[in-house]
Amino acid sequence: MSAAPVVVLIGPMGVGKSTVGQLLAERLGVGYRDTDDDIVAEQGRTIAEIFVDEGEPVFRAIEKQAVQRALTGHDGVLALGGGSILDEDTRALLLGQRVVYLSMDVEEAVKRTGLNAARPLLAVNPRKQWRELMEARRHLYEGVATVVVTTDGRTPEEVTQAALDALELKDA
Ligand SMILES: Nc1ncnc2c1ncn2[C@@H]1O[C@H](COP(=O)(O)OP(=O)(O)O)[C@@H](O)[C@H]1O
Ligand SMILES: O=C(O)C1=C[C@@H](OP(=O)(O)O)[C@@H](O)[C@H](O)C1
Ligand SMILES: [Mg+2]
Repeated sequence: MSAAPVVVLIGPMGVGKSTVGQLLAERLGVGYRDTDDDIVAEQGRTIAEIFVDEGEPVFRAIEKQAVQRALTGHDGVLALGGGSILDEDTRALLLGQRVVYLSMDVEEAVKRTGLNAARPLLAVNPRKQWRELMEARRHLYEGVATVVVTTDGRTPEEVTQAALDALELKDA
């Protein structure tokens, strides 16, 4: 049966999609799903291993399938991987959805992801790489977002509340 998520979270690596997604699901009394987790479960290896073993284009193809399945088969909160909006078909699917773009500035990004080897795209010189990623992606995030929620200087709980307010949604 086809279903659509109540909220989809997008934004760059480390902005808090997975953390806030779980809190948002609790507040709304719905299930939580994360496409990175789906990929790891389906592939039986980590995201970093897929990047190293097969390269980014293969990861993106796997990700595209995982995102399409989740967008049509989940009715709770859905957190996407940060790069999933690079795919044009995925962006087209997102246009009909309630999408929250979580944003942050570069210093916050380095604090949250800089030393974390689980994110292969930021493994070397995270500040420069993050800036380049955002130059390529910012307009794509903004183009599919229903609302933008800034996370700088906010706790995950505060970000969750700001997202509920921006969407005019109430707790379960
Ligand atoms: N609002 C926040 N303030 C400070 N740290 C945060 C915040 N949201 C998430 N984090 C931390 O940043 C890291 C990345 O969060 P995560 O939810 O995995 O991001 P994403 O799924 O967007 O990559 C985690 O260590 C998490 O605890
Ligand atoms: O932005 C990206 O290209 C990526 C983001 C990651 O997910 P998070 O955004 O949850 O960290 C993960 O899918 C992979 O490392 C690639
Ligand atoms: Mg995540």
